[in-house]
Amino acid sequence: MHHALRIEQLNKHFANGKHALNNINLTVAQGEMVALIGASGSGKSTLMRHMAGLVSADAGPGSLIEVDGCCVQQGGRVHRNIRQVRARIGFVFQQFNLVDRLPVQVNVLVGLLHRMPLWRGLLRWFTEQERAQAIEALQRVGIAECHAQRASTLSGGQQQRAAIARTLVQGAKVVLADEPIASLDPESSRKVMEILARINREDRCTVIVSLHQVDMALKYCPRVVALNQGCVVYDGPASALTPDLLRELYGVQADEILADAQRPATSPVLVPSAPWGSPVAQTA
Ligand SMILES: Nc1ncnc2c1ncn2[C@@H]1O[C@H](COP(=O)(O)OP(=O)(O)OP(=O)(O)O)[C@@H](O)[C@H]1O
Repeated sequence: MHHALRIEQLNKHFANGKHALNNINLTVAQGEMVALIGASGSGKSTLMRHMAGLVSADAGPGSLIEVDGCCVQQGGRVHRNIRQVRARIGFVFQQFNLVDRLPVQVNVLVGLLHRMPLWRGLLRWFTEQERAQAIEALQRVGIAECHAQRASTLSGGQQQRAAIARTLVQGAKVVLADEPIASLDPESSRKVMEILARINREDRCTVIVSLHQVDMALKYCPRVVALNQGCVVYDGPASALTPDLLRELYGVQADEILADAQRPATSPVLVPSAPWGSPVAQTA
């Protein structure tokens, strides 16, 4: 069985010389829910954008990213069939979010476009069954009553939930969510994270989510991958990632990372036992 995500020897230098990703090697099994955490500028968004094939990595013979068994990029070149690959991936990304002027239900139905002839997509000709499927997905994320509204009229949290409904309709086996709660209030953040955890649990959908808020990562994601200056400095169970270990990994930056975490200073949040064994922790 293939991995949900496989990254090998991934490096990224930007044109200004910034080494934003430093030899990333990472595999995620199907059905995992993984948080990508790190201080501002540590490389979370850059890594997520590489997984989406929005940015190409440095050229290098061993450089590879596969999602759901499909090549996203290899040797520093984004795969020529990237559109087909993306059709298999659910995105909760700023870049792939909703079309403001279209109704929410149509935005959700966009998740089906890859499975239908182009003319149907252009004419927005959807069957009753497809429309019902969209409503069901909107019900699952708790915003069915908004289905006829323009996407632009939804709150930030509702928009993220509509994007998750689109991934449900799409039947995506892997969902990539890039800072989905970055600009949301605590209650909306909680709802979005609970929905992501639910689709992971109920649909066996692999979820990889980048987060600023370490408390959210520890609460909802059994596995955490922590970046520091483009390097993976921790990959293991959330339950082992104590504030003390974060301070060891991040030094003074730990305060930024811990700023939102409202929990006792020494006890980790208990999470379900993880399938990958003992954590990998390296000092930064
Ligand atoms: N297009 C670019 N050109 C040059 N440098 C870039 C570019 N994009 C990102 N960087 C740099 O790469 C590093 C990683 O940035 P990235 O946005 O991935 O961090 P992040 O962890 O997502 O931060 P944040 O949490 O603030 O969103 C930063 O130093 C950033 O300034």
